[in-house]
Amino acid sequence: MTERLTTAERQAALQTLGGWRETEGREAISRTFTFRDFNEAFGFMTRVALIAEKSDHHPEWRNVYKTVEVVLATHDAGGITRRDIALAEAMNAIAAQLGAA
Ligand SMILES: C[C@H](O)[C@H](O)[C@H]1CNC2=NC(N)=NC(=O)C2=N1
Repeated sequence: MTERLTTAERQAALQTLGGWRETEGREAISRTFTFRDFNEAFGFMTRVALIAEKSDHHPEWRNVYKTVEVVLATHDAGGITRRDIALAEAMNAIAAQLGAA
């Protein structure tokens, strides 16, 4: 199992991860992505889903029209691990390709 990051490691990782913050009330990281329309938001989710399934690491997320709210944590570890940071980076890259805010 992957290890939880220390507080210092978490803070360092978040500084290089644009748009992500610590989730209130639990050890997790969050970001809300805003796309041009539903089609783009759902396209983002589809691409991310393929990566998530391949790496067996899955987001908690909620889609409303053109926004996607994401929470990442490693349930098995009870907190934030490198796997969450890696998925967050992949999400940022895909969102940037699609022109998300
Ligand atoms: C059995 C299966 O490998 C586990 O439940 C995986 C699946 N996807 C997962 N995704 C996330 N985000 N955290 C986990 O701990 C996790 N565990």
